[in-house]
Amino acid sequence: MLEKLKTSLINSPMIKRGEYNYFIHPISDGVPSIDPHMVEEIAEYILQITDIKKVDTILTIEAMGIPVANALSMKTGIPLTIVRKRPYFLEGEVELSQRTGYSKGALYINGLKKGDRVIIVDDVISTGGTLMALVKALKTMGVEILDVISVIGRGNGYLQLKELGVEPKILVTIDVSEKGVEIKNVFGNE
Ligand SMILES: O=P(O)(O)OC[C@H]1O[C@H](OP(=O)(O)OP(=O)(O)O)[C@H](O)[C@@H]1O
Ligand SMILES: Nc1nc2[nH]cnc2c(=O)[nH]1
Repeated sequence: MLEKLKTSLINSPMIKRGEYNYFIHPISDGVPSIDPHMVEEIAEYILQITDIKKVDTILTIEAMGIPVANALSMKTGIPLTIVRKRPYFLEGEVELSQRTGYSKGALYINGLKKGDRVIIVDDVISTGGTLMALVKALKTMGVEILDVISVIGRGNGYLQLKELGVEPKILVTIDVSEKGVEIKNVFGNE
């Protein structure tokens, strides 16, 4: 299960971003290059663990949620909506603040309205800062979140989402240290 993803994670190079141990991986960085077979493996797995029939749009966050979310959209014919890091100043645009372990900035939601049913798909959840801000904003907008799926999870940040009534599905949970990446869990194997 998810063999390509697990093997490549174990081989991830590490860098420091300030104090933060940052792993570099094709799915979360596009570096060195994304194996389409790995994306296919991930998309197939996600389709087994979510009820895609009820979904109006697949929602992801610029930039590195896009490859997997786009694969899901292509496989299902369900539209893709991208939360962007730049404003468009369209009517109804919603701005939120994103903070990760190594960066902060603004995100902008366009193209969603009250009652829309979405799944959120992102590449990594770490501190949970990004998904917390997004889920709060969507709830305020009246958007229905059917599932929150992250390909990779590290740390305990995901626990905060439970306070918002969201139980994220994390495909592969890892531990990250200066030495590298260790696989802790695969979704469905708990
Ligand atoms: O749980 P958190 O600590 O919030 O970290 C997770 C976020 O970090 C990455 O985004 P980043 O802002 O680095 O952008 P990128 O996708 O453009 O690399 C990733 O795509 C998540 O959205
Ligand atoms: N590639 C990558 N993306 C992240 N997003 C949040 N943490 C990380 C990380 O350590 N590596």
